[in-house]
Amino acid sequence: MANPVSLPLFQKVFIKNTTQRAVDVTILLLLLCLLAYRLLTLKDNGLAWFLAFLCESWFTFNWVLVICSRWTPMLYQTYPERLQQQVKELPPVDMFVTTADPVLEPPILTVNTVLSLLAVDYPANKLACYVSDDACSPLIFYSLVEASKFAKLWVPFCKKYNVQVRAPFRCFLDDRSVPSSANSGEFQQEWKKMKDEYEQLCRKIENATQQPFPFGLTGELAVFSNTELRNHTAIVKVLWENKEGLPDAVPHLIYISREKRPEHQHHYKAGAMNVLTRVSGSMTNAPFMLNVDCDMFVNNAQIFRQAMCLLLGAKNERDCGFVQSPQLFYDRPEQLLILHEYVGKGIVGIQGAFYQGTGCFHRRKVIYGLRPDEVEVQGRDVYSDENELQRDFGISREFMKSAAHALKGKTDYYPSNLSESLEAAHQVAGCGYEYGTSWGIKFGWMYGSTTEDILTGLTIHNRGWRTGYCSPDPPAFLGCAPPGGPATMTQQKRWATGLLEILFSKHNPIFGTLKGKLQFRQCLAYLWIFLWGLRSIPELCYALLPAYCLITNSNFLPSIQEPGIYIFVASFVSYNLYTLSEIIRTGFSIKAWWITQCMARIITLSAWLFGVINAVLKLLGLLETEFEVTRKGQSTSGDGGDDDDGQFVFDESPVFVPITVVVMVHLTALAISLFRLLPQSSGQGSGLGELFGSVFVLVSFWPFLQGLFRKGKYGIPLFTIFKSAALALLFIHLCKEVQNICVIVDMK
Ligand SMILES: O=c1ccn([C@@H]2O[C@H](COP(=O)(O)OP(=O)(O)O[C@H]3O[C@H](CO)[C@@H](O)[C@H](O)[C@H]3O)[C@@H](O)[C@H]2O)c(=O)[nH]1
Ligand SMILES: [Mn+2]
Repeated sequence: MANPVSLPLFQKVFIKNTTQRAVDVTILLLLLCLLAYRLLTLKDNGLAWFLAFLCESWFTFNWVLVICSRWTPMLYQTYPERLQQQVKELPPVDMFVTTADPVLEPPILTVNTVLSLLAVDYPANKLACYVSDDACSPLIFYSLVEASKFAKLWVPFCKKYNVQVRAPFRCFLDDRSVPSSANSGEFQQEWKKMKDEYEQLCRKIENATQQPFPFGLTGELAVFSNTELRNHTAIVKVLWENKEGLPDAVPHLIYISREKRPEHQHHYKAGAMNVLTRVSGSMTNAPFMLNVDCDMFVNNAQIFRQAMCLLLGAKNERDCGFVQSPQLFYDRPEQLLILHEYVGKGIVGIQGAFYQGTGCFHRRKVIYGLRPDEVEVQGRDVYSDENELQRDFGISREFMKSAAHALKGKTDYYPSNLSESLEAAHQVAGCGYEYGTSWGIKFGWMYGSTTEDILTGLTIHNRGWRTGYCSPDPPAFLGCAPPGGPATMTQQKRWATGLLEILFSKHNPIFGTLKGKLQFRQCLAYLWIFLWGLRSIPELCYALLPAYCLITNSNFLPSIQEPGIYIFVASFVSYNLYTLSEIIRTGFSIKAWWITQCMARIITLSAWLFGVINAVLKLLGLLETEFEVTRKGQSTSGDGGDDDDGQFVFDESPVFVPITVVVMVHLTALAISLFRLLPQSSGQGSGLGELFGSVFVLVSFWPFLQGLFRKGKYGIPLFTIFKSAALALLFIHLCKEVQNICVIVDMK
């Protein structure tokens, strides 16, 4: 007979990966053999051989980190249908959206994100949506006001017909999201009506997008008169309040533009998140907070219930400090999916998913710096001393009261109506509020890195929290990949810089393992991601080696007659076959594999290289790193707004110089060796291996090779070509110099 024991809300699923482990270890053994072979033959070979040894050592070390990270992959299976029986009342969730630039981030994207949040399958009286606008833009405000009007039609419509994707731009894209059960005439009619309404909303926003802003700054918009981008008071406006607290209404919607002054650091997104946390703390103070970037919409309306399975179902809260959903793109699905499939799930099996900055459900008290061992004292004050509380959290009485409640794990504290707390909200959104407090230093979203997400997650893991991962099908959230070349470069450069900033700081995960509660393998996984940028140096060196050898008629690979060549070929082939199999198993084509491989190499040798330079300059105190916002796709047609039909786009940025140099050097090197422009030297000359290497590099950087001969956005700008040509000539000259020195050393 059925037993009324309550069934678990989730289950851990350990993924069997014996084959993967075997392949991983085989590749590692091959790499170790290669290193050993190089060491044994070091004295019979030249400089190139030694450099290759150093580079390969780095690649091997990186491979060790990868293997450790993905040795024990795991997933969570959730059972949201059991929630209803087991949880009397679903807990409140505050939802945060950040936006920072109405040009780079078209307001219609933000509007879609907000609408998808307002319409999730969760009681509306438990939700509040806070939008932080770092641009202090009347256009965003206006768009949100219009969106809140549309939401009154949209939310009931989605709930009535159980629409799957609740971001209108995706929903109206095709008829896939039309629930088949609802094909009645009535539904068809309402669907059409809704589509018309949405198109009207788009038109209104488009009309308002003109420069200058077409409406007078009067009425509601009056708060925007006398504001400058970096110099204005705090604006907090309740755009819509669910006054009756009805579960089927539209959730609260609040607009925030935090105070900014030129003399105050605002800490970019991390600063915005801390303001969101405090403002929501003074208004609704939900125990859980979901944060999404403006370019990420809710793709699975059930996600809140799914996440609650993990957050409420964990026997011990320590096992679930936050719940992250994978960050995925709808327009270039292969870009991040592979990372999640193979390394992401591995990390879930160690101490838990990294925080990825978006699509994450946080516990408010964890963000407030609570340690897992303090949870047991639930109900008691974590801070016995009010002065201490004030020193950490700031001087707002209301906020201190709400924070004390949140820290105690209570869920029931918030004022009865929102306008009551507006004064406190303005206070905590002020730019001087954090002065002297612990925000961004001890807790909250952490300052000091442009990848504030990873740093914040690391701090949470350091305190001993484990974290959850929720990857339902269909995916919980989807975002748009940065379009073309330059936007990707901005983003990747920022990531590489930010990650290195953490590595070179007191937050280095090695300290976390030694002094904190970071697990050893979690530390290795963090190191793997922090070392991304530095990989650019050995990769650049390795990419130049074949050219160097062809120019100087030397070798860095064993010749065909030597046994060593088999080890090299075997590791090269097995690694590539393995990455290919990964992508095919995930459901993508060989072409997608080739493109991701090329993109990975391009990003490493351009964006990451510059990321390293930025990080070093910051370390030397010569540069303040800056969070440059990624340009989002302009159209919302659903193809990601690609205006570049999948081709690589260039601009004047110096980031494209290194690869252009590499390509030019290789073209020259191939010419030199093919036409035998060089007198044959006596020693071991370059052979097939180096020729193949050179061709392989050129093929990998195909968009650049094409770019040399094209005009317009697909062509490399002339100025970049000139700069690169000069550097390429310098390199070739240096090769010759080095060769001469080597000859002299040899003769001695
Ligand atoms: O001063 C700023 C700068 C940015 N943002 C917001 O931050 C989010 C992310 O910015 P975006 O330009 O889209 O950066 P991405 O590189 O795409 O973001 C990834 O990388 C960031 C840094 O690691 C994480 O914070 C993000 O969650 C993650 O999606 C967006 O909503 C922005 O509006 C602000 O609110 N204020
Ligand atoms: Mn983004």
